[in-house]
Amino acid sequence: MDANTPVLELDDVSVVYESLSGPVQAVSDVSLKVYPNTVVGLIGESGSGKSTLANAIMRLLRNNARLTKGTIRVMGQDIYALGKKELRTFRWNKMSMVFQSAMTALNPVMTIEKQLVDTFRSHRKGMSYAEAKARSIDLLKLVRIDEKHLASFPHELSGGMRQRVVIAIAIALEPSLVIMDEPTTALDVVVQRSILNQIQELQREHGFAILFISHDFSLVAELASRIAIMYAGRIVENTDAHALDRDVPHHPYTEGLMRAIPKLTLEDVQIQGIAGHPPDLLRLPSGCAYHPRCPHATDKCRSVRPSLYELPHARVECHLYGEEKGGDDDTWMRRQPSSKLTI
Ligand SMILES: Nc1ncnc2c1ncn2[C@@H]1O[C@H](COP(=O)(O)OP(=O)(O)OP(=O)(O)O)[C@@H](O)[C@H]1O
Ligand code: NI
Repeated sequence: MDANTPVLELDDVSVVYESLSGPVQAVSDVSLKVYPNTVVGLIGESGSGKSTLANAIMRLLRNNARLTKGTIRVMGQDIYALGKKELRTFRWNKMSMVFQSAMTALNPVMTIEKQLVDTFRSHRKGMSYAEAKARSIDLLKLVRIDEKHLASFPHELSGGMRQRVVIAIAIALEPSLVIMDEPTTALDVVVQRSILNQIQELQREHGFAILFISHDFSLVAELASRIAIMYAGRIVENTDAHALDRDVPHHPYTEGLMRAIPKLTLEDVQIQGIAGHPPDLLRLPSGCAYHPRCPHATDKCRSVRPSLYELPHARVECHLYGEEKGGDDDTWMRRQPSSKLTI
């Protein structure tokens, strides 16, 4: 697979949940590419549709959810065109996922050995127990867990170790794409850091691509080369991660998230959140869904949904960057850097 062919290609993907109160528009018109051997971050507040999108990619949507629009390709293969049997082979071999509830992903009544061996043997027909066990030992080594823990039950391991086992299972069959949905959120900061470093090492060594989902901006910025920012089911910005350190324009929502990261200046700690709440996905606001919280909102923002505009370092869904700008707030354009940025 050459480096210019995306491992993951989302084209105009929408997902709707049927609920008693009506259709919940959880994901809207999402397009995204992830290239081999790269890490792309997906961030957004709780309820913005991140896990729904991840489940859609794995074709593991809940019964009341439906892909209503768009295509999802993994290594060029349309996931929704696969037969059931082909899908089984495709999942875990080509794409895998560390689920948001990963701490409970392990079977509590099975030893680590049994769970790892089963992973290999259920996907590699004809593999002997001895070989599967040998591979399991190698796999534990990869995530720096002593092989003596093959005999352990999940509850005998620390939270960090359990999470490393879950990550080991996700990469066991050497997939090209690993989706990680908040893989470290339940862990304390020190363990979080060590697991993140390990994920980074494994990724570099083995060259798989990661779609890394988190609501923690600073965490994602460290790991990813590109970052997609999700708001109310839409990717409102897709930016070069390095551009976040520079004084270049971003979507007002991205700017808000960045301001919410504590910055330790010489004098004091400044934290500024975003006022208001994400919208109800049953009743999305007209125009740009962010307009009720946006300090730059104009009449146009309230009535017309913005297109995607190309900036040198990012693609942004915001009228501030359109040819015909709404209103007379030109502070954003004045902030445009004079020299051309490279991605
Ligand atoms: N089974 C379901 N039925 C109806 N609506 C649902 C269902 N699951 C999720 N939703 C709705 O879909 C939206 C997106 O949820 P999702 O779990 O994808 O968000 P998220 O970005 O992963 O949030 P978090 O950061 O809390 O994990 C939410 O508004 C949620 O209420
Ligand atoms: Ni989620």
